[in-house]
Amino acid sequence: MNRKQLELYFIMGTSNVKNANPLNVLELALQAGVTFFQFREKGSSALKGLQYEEFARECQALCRKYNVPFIVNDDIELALKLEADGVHVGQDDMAVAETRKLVGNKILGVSVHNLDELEVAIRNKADYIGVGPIYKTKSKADAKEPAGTRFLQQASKKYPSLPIVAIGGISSLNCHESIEAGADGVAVISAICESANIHQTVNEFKQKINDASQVSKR
Ligand SMILES: Cc1ncc(COP(=O)(O)OP(=O)(O)O)c(N)n1
Ligand SMILES: Cc1ncsc1CCOP(=O)(O)O
Ligand SMILES: [Mg+2]
Repeated sequence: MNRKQLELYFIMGTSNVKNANPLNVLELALQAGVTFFQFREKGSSALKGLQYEEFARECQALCRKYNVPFIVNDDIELALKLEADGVHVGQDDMAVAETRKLVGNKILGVSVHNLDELEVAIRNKADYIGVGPIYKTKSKADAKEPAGTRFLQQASKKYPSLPIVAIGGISSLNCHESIEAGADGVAVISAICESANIHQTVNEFKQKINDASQVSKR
């Protein structure tokens, strides 16, 4: 994995897509140029059992077609079964050390909110960290309070070569703030899932991220 691949990290599950087929949404996003994908099927209406697994396999096949890494959120067992490219765990999920042992050299992403969590992630060889929510989000019911870009800036200053992605309430209008604060990329759900024109939205993100990376604090 390289840092440039984190540029526009798309996250999706069926509950994030209102009036369209989630697989069509994913394919449009991949065609338009998202650079990383996380399968995040959770919440009260989430698919279960065989339907869950089948949907994950379909998302994975699309990611393969566009040569974009397929990351599984939370579910290490599914990631191993499908031979996913990686997993993403947060502070309420399987511990980072145990996850690293189970997934070997797959990509391991870890959500962190402070320096203590960050150092545990680094010790256990996280490949990238997710920092957020930067702004208010409607896509995660149990999200912490929005933290802005302060910790993001601190983390990127302290660990200049650590790949970092910012998440939470990020749109093409505010993404430059995270990049300027030192993130390599932004992770988004609603800005893409709810876009009326996914191609245009992805292009706007990529243009803004590219411009902002010229003035990044890194
Ligand atoms: C890239 C990225 N960053 C952060 C998260 C949040 O993970 P977590 O805190 O475990 O919350 P859930 O997504 O599992 O609800 C993420 N998924 N991806
Ligand atoms: C999974 C997650 N973790 C922190 S905020 C968030 C949700 C991001 O969704 P959106 O881009 O719609 O704010
Ligand atoms: Mg989690």
